[in-house]
Order: sequence, then structure tokens, then C-alpha cells
Amino acid sequence: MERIAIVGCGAIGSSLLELLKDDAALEVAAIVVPEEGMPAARAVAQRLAPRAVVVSSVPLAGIDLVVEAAGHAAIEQHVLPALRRGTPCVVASVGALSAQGLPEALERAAQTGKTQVQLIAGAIGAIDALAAARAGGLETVRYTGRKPPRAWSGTPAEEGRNLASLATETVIFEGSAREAARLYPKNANVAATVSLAGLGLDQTRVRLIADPAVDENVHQVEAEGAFGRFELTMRNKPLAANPKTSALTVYSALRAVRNRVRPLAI
Ligand SMILES: NC(=O)C1=CN([C@@H]2O[C@H](COP(=O)(O)OP(=O)(O)OC[C@H]3O[C@@H](n4cnc5c(N)ncnc54)[C@H](O)[C@@H]3O)[C@@H](O)[C@H]2O)C=CC1
Ligand SMILES: O=C([O-])CC(=O)C(=O)O
Repeated sequence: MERIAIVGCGAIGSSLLELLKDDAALEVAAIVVPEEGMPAARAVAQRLAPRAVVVSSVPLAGIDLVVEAAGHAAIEQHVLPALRRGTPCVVASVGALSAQGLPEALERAAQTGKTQVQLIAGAIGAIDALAAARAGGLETVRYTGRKPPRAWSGTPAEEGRNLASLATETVIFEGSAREAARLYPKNANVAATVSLAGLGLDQTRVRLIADPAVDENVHQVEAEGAFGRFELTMRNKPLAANPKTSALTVYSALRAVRNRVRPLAI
């Protein structure tokens, strides 16, 4: 039995708990949230993981795997220390790696703990193809993220415009994946993932669009290189609890966790 600590108990964390609640090979032993998130997390734990402790940091013993689904700040706060202690970590907030020095800090922490940090594909597909294609040389990688206006609330997309009254698709950001991930920490993790698998945070061109004509979170990747080319379009259903986040992110985290304990991983 693998004992897991889930960091974050919001839209992703609670959906993951639901999917793991009857898993015979995996037990959620701890749910890690800030003090202010504890009452809500305790209510979720009571329903879905009654044996889990709800705590503000990852327990120092008895945890085999940490799964982060909390936000960029949780990487420094919880993932780095867990790695240094030798606990493997699965990370959803990949955009955090846009901060200068953080990828190197993650590598050093994992080396110190003789363990590994896995960045999940999350809401996007074809990360396997892109990362493999990089070995042969990539020429261009373009990423476009398109979401309904409400998914951009609380972000810089609100500056100088009323999202609720947008009548047509509006490009709210155009630039590098690094800048996208910094400005849109809850909406551009996929931009960071595509860039880390491919041409890097500074060479990957990103467009983010608020589009009143879509209900889904639409992610498009176009890549070209020595391998050939591909165009990918994902039309993801958002989670009811958070319109910024695609349900596929939860399934991607579940896959990563299950692949660790299954004799045949895919
Ligand atoms: N890789 C991908 O494709 C995607 C990644 N994400 C990442 O996952 C994160 C979580 O997404 P949701 O569950 O939809 O967000 P949410 O806002 O519904 O839930 C966040 C949870 O994390 C907790 N939290 C916040 N800061 C924390 C910290 N420093 N330490 C521990 N817990 C903390 C909150 O109390 C809450 O329980 C996003 O912020 C984003 O970084 C989200 C969508 C896609
Ligand atoms: O869940 C999604 O559709 C993508 C997302 O929020 C992100 O890239 O941060």
C-alpha cells in the first residue's frame, strides 16, 4: 500500500480524493492545506478519506508519495522539502517552474533525496510525443489556450476590459511561455508544460484567448521539427468547482499516481 499526501484540496484535490477513495493499492494518508483551508478540507476528508490527517505541512514520516495540486507557492513550500527528505513528488503546478532557478532547485532537491519529481501532462496531451521529438530537434512549437471569459476572472485579463461583456474572441496575452505562466499562474500551467517538454520557456510562443463562443477549455499545440509535425486540439470539460481547471488534469494526476504502483504502466 502506497501512502500519499495530497497538497491542496480544491477542485483537483477533492476530485482526486473521490477517484482514489476505493483504491486498494493507494491510501491518502494526509491532506495538506493552509490554515484557512482546513475547515473545508476536513469536510471533504470526512466524506472521502476519513483516515487522512488534515495538516498544514507534509508529515515527516509515513508518506511514500506527495501529489501537489495546490498552486505555484506549494512547490517551494512543500515539494522541495519533501524531495530533500527523499519522498518522490508528482507536480500539477508546472507553471511554477517559470520562476528563475526553480527547475534547478527541484533537480538539486531530488538529487539530494535520491528521488524524482514528476511533472504531469495535466490538461494537455502529446507531451510524450513532444518530449520525444525534442531529441531529433524541434523548429517551432506554438501553444494557444482558449477559455470562456469566466475562466479568466481574477487575472490580468480583466485589466481594461469587462470579461462578462466580451462579444467576440479576444487575445488577452501573446508572448513567451515564461511570461504567460508568471502572469496567469492558474491558467497557463499547460503553456509551461508544453515549453518544458519542447523548446523551453523562452522560445515557445503562447497566445491566450478569452472566447465567449466556447464552453470548454481548448488547448492547441502545433509543433514542427526533424520528426515531422503535429497539430493537437484538446476540448476539455472544465471542473464544476473551478472553471479555470480542466477535468483531464485530475485524470492525469490519477494516472501518474496509479502508474507508480501498477505492474504495467501506461
Ligand atoms: N498542469 C495542468 O494542466 C494544470 C495545473 N493546475 C494547477 O493546479 C492548481 C490547483 O488547481 P485547482 O484544484 O483547480 O485549484 P483550487 O483553487 O480549486 O484549489 C487549490 C487548493 O490548494 C490549497 N492551497 C493553496 N495554496 C496552498 C499552499 N501553498 N499549500 C497547500 N495548499 C494550498 C487551497 O486551500 C485549495 O484547497 C492550480 O493553481 C494550478 O497551479 C490547474 C489546472 C491545470
Ligand atoms: O486546466 C486547464 O485547462 C489548463 C489550465 O488551467 C492551466 O494550464 O493552468
